Amino acid sequence: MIEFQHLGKTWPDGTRALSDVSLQVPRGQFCVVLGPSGAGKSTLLRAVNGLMRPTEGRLTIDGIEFNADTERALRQRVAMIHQHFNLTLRMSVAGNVLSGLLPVVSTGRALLGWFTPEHRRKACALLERVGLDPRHLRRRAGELSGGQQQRVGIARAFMLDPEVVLADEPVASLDPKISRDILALVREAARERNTTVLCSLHQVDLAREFGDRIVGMRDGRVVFDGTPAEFSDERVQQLYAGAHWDDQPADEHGSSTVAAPLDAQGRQPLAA
Ligand SMILES: Nc1ncnc2c1ncn2[C@@H]1O[C@H](COP(=O)(O)OP(=O)(O)OP(=O)(O)O)[C@@H](O)[C@H]1O
Repeated sequence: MIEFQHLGKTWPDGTRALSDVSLQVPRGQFCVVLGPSGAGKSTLLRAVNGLMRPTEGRLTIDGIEFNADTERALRQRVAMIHQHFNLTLRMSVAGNVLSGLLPVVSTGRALLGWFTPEHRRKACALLERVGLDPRHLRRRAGELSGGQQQRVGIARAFMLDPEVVLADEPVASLDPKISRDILALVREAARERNTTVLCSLHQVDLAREFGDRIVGMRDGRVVFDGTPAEFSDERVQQLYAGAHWDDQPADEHGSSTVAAPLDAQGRQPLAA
């Protein structure tokens, strides 16, 4: 269980990114965090692996508070999947997957490629699990397509069988078909291990399809917390109302995936 208790964050320049965020995310839940640009989604996710230090409140994982003493041990239980994949493009696909062991294997050992046969077998099995043919193993990661790179990113994230996976807009740079495949892979890999997933997204349809739970954020606060069924078009509109056009998610045709604003009588207008 991840517990955010009255979490707040004010960046050194005075930007208030999180205000009084309290959430309990049970083990195994696929929790999607949605909200306009700047709502605080990434800041919230990064509290869970210590990349962001909150200025107020507490964060616990299974009752253990994240602090300087516990950080190292807790980090080993949390993996991350990034929007821009964050692979080492000159390194082989296999090397990138094996780098998921860095929290427990020394950097020197990793640089020298000293991985156990068991580690190598696991990397191969994970690559196969995410649908990458073994012939890609020795290719440089930079030669792969975006979708293939994110598959490598998923395999890397699951190398240590993490209890928590943070997926920060993992499909933002992928087309809709690949996005679904990628989220399905994350969901399946997480279910197989009872891994908790905190996933920030911009696409309402994907949030509804893949989330067990949707947390809507705005201006650093949680303004919606419920199931996809409860996340009605009206709720969507409330979450994004007033957001600038540039802040709103767009589908593959560039049109907004957010419900159009209601008219004065509260009716959905016809086509925009
Ligand atoms: N290092 C930083 N220093 C100062 N302000 C920051 C820093 N990182 C983020 N912020 C600010 O904190 C607020 C929340 O940012 P955050 O990246 O968490 O939002 P987000 O919801 O993930 O946005 P997006 O969907 O665009 O990624 C924003 O106002 C952002 O400009």
